[in-house]
Parts: sequence; C-alpha cells; structure tokens
Amino acid sequence: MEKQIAKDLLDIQAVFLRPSNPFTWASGIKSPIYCDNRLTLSYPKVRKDIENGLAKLIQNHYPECECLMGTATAGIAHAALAAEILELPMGYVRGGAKSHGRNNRIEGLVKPGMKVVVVEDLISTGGSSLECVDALQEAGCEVIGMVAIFTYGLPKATENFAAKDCSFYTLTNYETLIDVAVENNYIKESELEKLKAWKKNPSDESWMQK
Ligand SMILES: O=P(O)(O)OC[C@H]1O[C@H](OP(=O)(O)OP(=O)(O)O)[C@H](O)[C@@H]1O
Ligand SMILES: O=C(O)c1cc(=O)[nH]c(=O)[nH]1
Repeated sequence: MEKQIAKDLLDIQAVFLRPSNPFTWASGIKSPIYCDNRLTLSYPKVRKDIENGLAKLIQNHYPECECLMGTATAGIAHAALAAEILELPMGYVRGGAKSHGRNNRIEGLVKPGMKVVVVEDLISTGGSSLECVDALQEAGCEVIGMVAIFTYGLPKATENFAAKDCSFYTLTNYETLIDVAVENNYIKESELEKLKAWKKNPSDESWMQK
C-alpha cells in the first residue's frame, strides 16, 4: 500500500522537485520538494485508492470513531470521501473563525464528548493539523487521532504530535516516496543528494549548496 500510493503520487505528477528554486512551506521551511496531494482529487482511480486506504486506517486504528473532521482546505475532500465509505458524519475545521455569519471555526455538527478523527492531506511539521485538534478539543470533542495521505517523517512532527499526545497514521511517507522515485527513474542522482541532505535537517539550508 505505501509503495503503491507513493507510485500513484509520482505517476500523476503530484510530486514537484525544485532544488534550485526551493518551495516555501506553510511552516516557513524552505524545501526542494513539494507534494501537491490536491491533484489526487482529479484522478478517480487514485482518489478511490486513497479514500479506501484512509477508511481502512480509521477502521483499523480508530474503530470507535464517531465523526471525521477535515482540515481546511486540503483535508476537507478526503474527509468527505472517507466518511461516505464509513457512513460516518463529517465536518471541517477552518484555519480561523469566520468574521461574519455564525463566526464558526468548526463547520458541521460537533457534540461534547464526540470521538473525532482528523483527516489531513499531508503532514510536514504537523502544525496545521494540531491547530485543528486544539479547536476541536476546545469545542469539547475527544480527538482520538489523525490520518493523512503523506508524511515527511520529520522529527519536528513527531515532537509536535507527542506533545499533544495525538497519534497519527499515514498511507505513505517520504522514505517510501524517494525509494519508489529512484526505482522508477523519477529522480536524478544529483537531486537525490540534495533531497537526502535536506531531510537530515530541513532547517539547515546548507543542502542548497550540495
Ligand atoms: O504539517 P504542516 O507544517 O502544518 O504543513 C502541512 C499543511 O500545509 C498544507 O496546507 P496549506 O497551508 O498549504 O493550505 P491548504 O490546505 O489550504 O492548501 C497541507 O495541506 C497541510 O495542511
Ligand atoms: O508544508 C507544506 O506547506 C506543504 C508541503 C508539501 O509538500 N505539500 C503541501 O501541500 N504543503
């Protein structure tokens, strides 16, 4: 499963390598790689495999789940599609509360004590998804964990999730993606060196000189 989803992301060209003009991530980290999982929505076969995979992760790890909550914006569609398979309620958490209407940050019905799983598309530092966890907890929900399509496996994310005592499971990850990319000639030797140097310490920008 991990390898298949990684191959799917590469095949649909959702993975962008730009070592000479690094991407800026939500966290501010400069990165030679960007994984645009939003593109998976445009490929029904890939999308179906992802939603079945996310539904399975939830069934296996969080069988007591009562509601899925997507993270705005990229997690929303996946939460909706996985909730359809699992026949569960869903909603989503905005980046911030609205300044008009009902001033909601959380959309959809939440009840105190509700057992919720957060659905995210991708975890870099985990900052965005953990902000959603905070908002749901403030609303009285019991967040039992999180699922996502992809994680970079950064120590920062491990630390952040541990600090909030929140578990998470993903369909695939950076190590698998790089292995599959090498096996299928998606990356050049020169790019591989930069990608490895960057992964050792993403905050140390000396990988750009490799
Ligand atoms: O783990 P983190 O360091 O928080 O980074 C990952 C987050 O960044 C991206 O969202 P983005 O902020 O680009 O917004 P979008 O979902 O609205 O596209 C991605 O969809 C995750 O939500
Ligand atoms: O951290 C991010 O902002 C981020 C990284 C990435 O690879 N893909 C994405 O959508 N966001």
